Formats: sequence, C-alpha cells, structure tokens
Amino acid sequence: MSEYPLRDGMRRAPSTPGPHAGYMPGFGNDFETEALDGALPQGMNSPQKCNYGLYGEQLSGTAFTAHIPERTWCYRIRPSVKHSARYSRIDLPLWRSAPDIHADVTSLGQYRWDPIEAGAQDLTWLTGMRTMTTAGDVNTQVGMASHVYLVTQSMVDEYFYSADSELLVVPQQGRLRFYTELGVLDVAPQEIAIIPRGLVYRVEVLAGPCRGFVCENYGQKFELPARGPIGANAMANPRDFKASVAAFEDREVASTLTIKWCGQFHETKINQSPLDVVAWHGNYAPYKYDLRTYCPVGAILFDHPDPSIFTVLSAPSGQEGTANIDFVLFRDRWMVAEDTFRPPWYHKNIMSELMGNIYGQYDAKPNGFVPGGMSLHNMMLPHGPDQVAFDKASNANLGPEKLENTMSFMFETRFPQHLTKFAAETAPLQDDYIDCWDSIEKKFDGTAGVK
Ligand SMILES: O=C(O)Cc1cc(O)ccc1O
Ligand SMILES: [Fe+2]
Repeated sequence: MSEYPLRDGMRRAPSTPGPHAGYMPGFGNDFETEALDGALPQGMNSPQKCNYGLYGEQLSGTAFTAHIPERTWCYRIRPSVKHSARYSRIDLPLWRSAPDIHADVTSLGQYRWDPIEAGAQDLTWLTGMRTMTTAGDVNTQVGMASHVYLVTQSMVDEYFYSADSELLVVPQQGRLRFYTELGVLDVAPQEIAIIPRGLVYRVEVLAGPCRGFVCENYGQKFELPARGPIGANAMANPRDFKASVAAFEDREVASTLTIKWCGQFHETKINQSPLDVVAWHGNYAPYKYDLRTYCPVGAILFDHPDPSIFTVLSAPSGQEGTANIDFVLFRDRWMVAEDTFRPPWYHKNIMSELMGNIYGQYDAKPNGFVPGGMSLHNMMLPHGPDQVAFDKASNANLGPEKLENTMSFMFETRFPQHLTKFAAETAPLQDDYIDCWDSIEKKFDGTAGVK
C-alpha cells in the first residue's frame, strides 16, 4: 500500500500484499472490489435493496450495443444525480478544446518548446491545465488535445470529470494522487495514469510542484495495440496495468463539482463528497502503468523500424490501422543494428507527432529537446535528426551500445494538430528550432562512386 495515508475517513478495500498492493493487475479485466464486506451484490446487479443502504448505479463507457461493452456497476452512498444546484458555466480559459483554430496562429511548421514553469502561482489540476494543441472536434468525439499541467495545490472539496474525454496523464515532475470514484491512483514520473471519460475525481499533490503532459482523447478508448507477428509477449504486457481498488469517504462537506462538457466547463454544488462508491464491479476503471515495465523490441540486425514497435497504447479512429492516437514510448534500450544509421531517419508523416521529454536525452535531438520540453512535427512536415545527431550517428563505431538516460514519448494522431494561442504566444517557444537543421551540409559528390 502507499506510504501516504488516505484522506481522513476514507476506507479502502483490502488487497493482496506485494507488488500490486492497492491495485488490481490486468488490462481491461472484469474486476470486482469492495471496501465493506458484502457491499457488492452477488449474482445480480440490481437487488431490490442493496446492502448497507447503498444505491446501485451504472457508468457506461461504451454504447449499450458495443461489441464488447465497457461498464462498471457502482454501489454508492448517494446516486450521482444528487447534487444541490443547477449547472452554471465557468471559465477555464487555458484549457481549450478542438477545434481551437485562430486566423493569426500558424500551426504549419516544426515547433519546439522549453519546459513551461509554474512560477509562483497556486495552481490546481483545473487551473493549471495549459492546452498546447488540439486536433479533430470535441463535439463529434474525434481527435485529441495535448496539454501541459502545472500543479502546486491539491483540490480539497473540489471534484471534476470530463464528459468529453479519456485522459492519459504522463507525469514529468512531482507526484500526484488521483482520488477517483473507483479508488486511488498514485503516479510519479515514469508512470502513466488513464482516467476514463465520465469518472469523477480530485487530484492531490503528494510531492510538488508537479508538471506533466496530458493527452485528452475525445474518441474511442485507448487499447493495447495489435501485436501482429510480435506475438503474445513483450511491448506493454497486460499484467503490468493496475486498476484501483474500491475506496470511499462518507464526507458531508459543501463541495463543487466541475464538468467538462463539449469543450465548456460547468460547475454544480454538492453537499457531500461524490467519492462515495463503497463497492464496484466492471471493466471500465482508472488504471496506471509503469513505463519501466515496457519491453521494447527492435532491430537486431540492421535498419531502423517504424516507431510503431514502441506503441504502448493505441486509441482507434474507426479506420482500421489508423489511430486517433498512438501513445509511443522511446525508452532506454540496446542498439545493435549493423551498418545502419541508427537514430530516426529523416521523414514526413501523414500522422502528426507531438513529443515530450520525460527525462534525459533523445537520440535524434541531443540538444534543445530537454526534460519537460515538447516538440510538434505536424502532418506531412519534414523532420529528423539535427546536424549534430546526424554527424555523430553517421560516423559512430557500431558496436552494441546501450541508449541510456532517455525517456521521451509521442502522442501521434491522424489529425493535424493546431497550436493554441497559449502555445504560440505565451509558452516558451524556441524561435530558433529549425536552425538545428541549418548546418546540414551538401555532401553529394557525383564522382565519388559507390562504397
Ligand atoms: O520524429 C521522431 O523523432 C519520432 C520518430 C522516431 C522514430 O524512431 C521513427 C520515426 C519517428 O517519427
Ligand atoms: Fe517523426
């Protein structure tokens, strides 16, 4: 279990000790968990009266008629509909939704940003969210947004859910705790968390200040990618994903609940904590994953394969093989390819590539792409190793080499990503980024012959 005590009065389901303490292992499993003995009805979902005077409520994350429906049955102290005020619109001007396209902002280009700093401001999960790019359309549930979060303060009697999106959270600095309706997730750098659409939570700072990246997925949920010829093992293994166990509080304190809905934010008042689910069962749940358990496969003789071999999670778009979002991890690994230019090649891609550096140095960009920083190589715009990386890799001694001190990721989407005004005007954009290719020289010599 976590070294940090839960908020006073919160009770959590027991779980087996060991590496999964506080969590249940597996991806997309049908879980069941109860924080009070006998709170979960057995053999049925809707008894006439639930034990302990609980209310049964279903949270559906897929359409009722989905091929494999994802839903969770919650047994809670009060149904979610019991809040005490109508919804009223509020403004969170830096959390944007697609389409967020401005005539005076150009997204066509290669962009890179230094890390964004929180400064002296007090920022929560809601006020500290800074949208960098948006793609697709939140209203038709296609596309995504990328954000940087800067969090210095815990939400106390303040709760949130997004009806628009599933959130993939990639911490880069500090430690956060997500207290959700379905239990508690603690996440630190080199881990990720997935918060499903519609799930209520609040975010506490365990060690601040906190910074990280968020991919807001408007479309179909993230899945494990098709493995094809790789077979049943390696890449992200299902048992390394960890869902929360039930945890609830019976807390009667005036609170606010903010909802993100069609790109708007609305607030309602609630006289109790909505984190009152005593028991649940189902396959729609928040989970976390330790990126250090990702087992990379790669080139063991020659050439540099497409980065799809490093896909951790993929959110389908409806068009087979063309993801709404691929979440791709570039972690430490051995490089052994013979007679090969080993870093990423120069390329243009129909998918749009938003990258973030979690720690260390990325092989194609030894300088300038720093931990906490981001870059964007948009649809069909050329990019690749900078001049320093090209020269080094073209002349390197090609023995087995361990690429160490490196962890970066990519949110890759089939849609063009549009810069927000914040990304274009406020965030620390590197004006000289494209100069990193400037000194690439002509080497062509038509008389040199073949090697
Ligand atoms: O552009 C990048 O650095 C990301 C990337 C990495 C890689 O190994 C191959 C293709 C690709 O887009
Ligand atoms: Fe790329």
